[in-house]
Amino acid sequence: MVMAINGGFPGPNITAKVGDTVEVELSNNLNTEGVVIHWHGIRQFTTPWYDGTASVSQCVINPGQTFLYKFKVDKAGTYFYHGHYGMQREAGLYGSLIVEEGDQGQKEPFQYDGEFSLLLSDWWHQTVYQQEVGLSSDPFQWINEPQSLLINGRGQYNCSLASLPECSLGGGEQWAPNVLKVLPNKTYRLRIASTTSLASLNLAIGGHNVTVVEADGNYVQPFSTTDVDIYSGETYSVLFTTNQNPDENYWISVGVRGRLPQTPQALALVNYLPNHASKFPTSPPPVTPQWDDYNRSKAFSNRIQGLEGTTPPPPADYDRRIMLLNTQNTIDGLTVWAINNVSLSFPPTPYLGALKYGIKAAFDQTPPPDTFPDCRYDIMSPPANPNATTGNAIYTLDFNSTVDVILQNANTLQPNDSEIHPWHMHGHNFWVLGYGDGKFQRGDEKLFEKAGRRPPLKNTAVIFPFGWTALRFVADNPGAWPFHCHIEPHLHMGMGVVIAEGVEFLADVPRETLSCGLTGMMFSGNGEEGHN
Ligand SMILES: O=C1O[C@H]([C@@H](O)CO)C(O)=C1O
Repeated sequence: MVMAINGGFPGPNITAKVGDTVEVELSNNLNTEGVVIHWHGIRQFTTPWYDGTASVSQCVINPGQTFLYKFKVDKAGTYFYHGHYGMQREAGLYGSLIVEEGDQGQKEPFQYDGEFSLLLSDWWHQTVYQQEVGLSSDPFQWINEPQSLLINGRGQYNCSLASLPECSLGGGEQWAPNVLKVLPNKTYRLRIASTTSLASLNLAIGGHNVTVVEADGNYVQPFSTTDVDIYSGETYSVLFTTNQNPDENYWISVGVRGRLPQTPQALALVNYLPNHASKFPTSPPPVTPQWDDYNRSKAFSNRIQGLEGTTPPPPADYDRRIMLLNTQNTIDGLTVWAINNVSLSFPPTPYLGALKYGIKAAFDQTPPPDTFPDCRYDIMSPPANPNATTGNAIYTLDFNSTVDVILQNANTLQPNDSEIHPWHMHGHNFWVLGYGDGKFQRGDEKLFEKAGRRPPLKNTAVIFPFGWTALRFVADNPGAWPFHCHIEPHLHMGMGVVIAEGVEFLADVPRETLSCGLTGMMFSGNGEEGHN
């Protein structure tokens, strides 16, 4: 089962220029469920209600209804859009969103002759409904590894290996990879975005190095590499030059890292013209690096640095430091993820409207903890007391304050096990100050304040197994914003927090985003609560 947009999958590519106002009319033609679409990486400054996150920025759009998203794109870069309700992203609700530099404004700090967009995803044969039931069951049923990886919606699967009733293919059929038609001795830009539900990926082009120039819509200090790690929620632009033997075609391969792979690589073809696209490459697809070579992954992540001359992070005045301990726990026999022992459960009234109109009953008003429940927490072992609680309280930040976040990874419920989690923040970019191993200790900030390194701006950053990642951002965007693990089943299992700042500076929230929960009652005249 796939969720399609305008009858297609993935959804249409959206291209805009800096300064444009993008308007998207979303009609919900699903028969039985609501829908929203999130514009991943777009800041939504002054329009937080169009961020497209159910329970946070708006009520879901009901079957048969139409909703108009209208927002300004203020930063050139590679982005994408996707469903942000339940696990609809995994069901296929996504597409690419590219913002080009405007005609007047800034010029890109690099040049190229042509570009291609590669939207990477992963694919399961089970529906997201079956998966959601399994995740919310006792005993817990994990979704396991994907059946295929997809590049722009296309992948490979050897049907002859499966005993699935829908598999009537013999195994020798042709499949149609994406073909990137190139001319020799030119430079091309690949815009790569990962909207995977689970998989951490690595991309390489046979015989060609690539130069990384952009990450999450921010220019980075260019560096050359044989391959690129890309975690769910991240985007990169890389340049490559077609300087290899022009009589050949070459494979692009995308494979799984960070979890024991059980999924074939996705392939695309670099077709040097005038060769025919059916000319099979003589060299095999690049081999994906060993899935658990985390030193290699860390080395790659550490190479991402801000472009020389771009804004450095403000100094550490520690207006606020929030430590977020990531743990796998149980609640009433269910397996969940918790942050500082709280597993996020979204409330029926979206936070933005609740905050704007002072509806205190909409969510728990006791702030969640700013640090671990117990500072002696042993991150190297399964939780001594695996029980967590559910909650929906939020982190309220002082407007324009500088906030440091330390994301601390830990052991899961199984001994000797800790997993990758790419954390994505809505409404902001953050500087990735650094990555460390083990438990963050007071003074470890020295590690990431060492001279010479320019922390990159990103909207998604990974935490490595048994490690920590330190981020800094300025709370300068009025609104309510999710900050969560971008692995879809993990968010479903509660792995996220909500931050809010400056809501008092916003104009009235559009009514059409408020039609559910307590705001719905308030604006239909049945509400108990008043307007503040
Ligand atoms: O959330 C998860 O659950 C499983 C495993 O930890 C328990 O089965 C897994 O691999 C996850 O990422």
